[in-house]
Amino acid sequence: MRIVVGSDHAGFELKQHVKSTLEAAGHDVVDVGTTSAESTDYPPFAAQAARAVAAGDAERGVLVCGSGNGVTITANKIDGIRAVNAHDADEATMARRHNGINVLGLSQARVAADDADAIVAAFLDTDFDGGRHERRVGEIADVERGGDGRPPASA
Ligand SMILES: O=C(CO)[C@H](O)[C@H](O)[C@H](O)COP(=O)(O)O
Repeated sequence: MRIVVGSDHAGFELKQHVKSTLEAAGHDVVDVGTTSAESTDYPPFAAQAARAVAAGDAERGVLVCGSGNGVTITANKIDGIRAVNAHDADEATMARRHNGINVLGLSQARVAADDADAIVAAFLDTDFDGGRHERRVGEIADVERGGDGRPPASA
């Protein structure tokens, strides 16, 4: 799978770990940076990675910052992106099954490397349930387009 990864300084170490794990598993990894633990701002990295997913240049994205919050908030500003900051594999599994997330946020401050591997595996290996969740994801897209998120009368 083609996966884009990115982080700020506070997520750099865990991003490098995730990148190594993904490459070792044979994934095609695109790293948008940052390239060191020197202080930087997370929005440009998160936006670049999320735009790559939204454009179809990558199938999924993994973003890391200190809390996981800033990168997730930024990614969710991009049309077509559904991002969740997951702290355990169950959270990532449900976010895939019910929300069809295409970007995963991670907190370097709260998630150990081994746990991150399990979270990322759940993110990559779990399918979207579809069905009623498909309708709800469609309603999210409607909100993105300025709609009220209510299903059409025929749904
Ligand atoms: O968690 C973050 C954003 O939600 C960032 O990665 C930083 O850790 C946080 O903003 C603190 O920034 P600092 O410059 O490292 O103090």
